[in-house]
Amino acid sequence: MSESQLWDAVDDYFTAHLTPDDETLQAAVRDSEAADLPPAAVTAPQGKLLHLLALTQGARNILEIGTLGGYSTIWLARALPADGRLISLEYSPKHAEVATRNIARAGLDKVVEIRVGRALESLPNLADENPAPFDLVFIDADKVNNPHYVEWALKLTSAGSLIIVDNVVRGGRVADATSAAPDVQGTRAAIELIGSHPRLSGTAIQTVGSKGYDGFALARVLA
Ligand SMILES: C[S@@+](CC[C@H](N)C(=O)[O-])C[C@H]1O[C@@H](n2cnc3c(N)ncnc32)[C@H](O)[C@@H]1O
Ligand SMILES: [Mg+2]
Repeated sequence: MSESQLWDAVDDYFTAHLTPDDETLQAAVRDSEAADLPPAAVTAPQGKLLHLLALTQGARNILEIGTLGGYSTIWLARALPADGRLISLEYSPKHAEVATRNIARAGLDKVVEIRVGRALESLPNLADENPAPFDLVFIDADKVNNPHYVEWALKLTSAGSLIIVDNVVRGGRVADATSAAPDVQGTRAAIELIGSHPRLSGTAIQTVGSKGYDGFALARVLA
């Protein structure tokens, strides 16, 4: 068995026992595939982790940057109370359209709002609305802008909020200080910002699974 077959088998085992069949989420995956969206959504165990983190936060307001087909959005929004709110920022109108259908099928259209456009343009507009602080921010869009997204997350949260940055390993290239790749440079800048910012306490974890070798960073906003 190859390494990746082993990771698949273990993820299948965890999924079968910890995130059992869910027709709504499976339909979201199916429809995203049928619409040719890139296979870049979190896995079921990762989605469940997002869900549990949102519950642990007692989250009432969640911000997501990078919706794709709404798979992670559904996991996160399911942790919200009926009067909670999730705003998800997505550049691609096509992705947003698929996500809108998936979110409606999940019965979450009353709590989820997708805003279409470049996140760096949507974020100042969002800040102008003076929203209640977001209890959790999930950053999962264009990796080159990760440090800007962490800065915006800091502006839009308060003490105790949780910021999650997805896909921070970049196949291991994150450790390469000489890399000129924009995704690596953006991710390194975000990690170094989290490490040096006086109002953030963070860590990053490497993972393996059915979507390969990857990882995520977690940061708590301090007072
Ligand atoms: C990795 S996918 C998101 C996956 C999703 N969070 C999930 O796990 O189900 C990244 C998404 O970010 C979007 N994106 C890329 N650049 C963006 C930008 N500048 N502003 C907003 N969204 C962007 C892409 O179109 C894509 O849908
Ligand atoms: Mg991701």
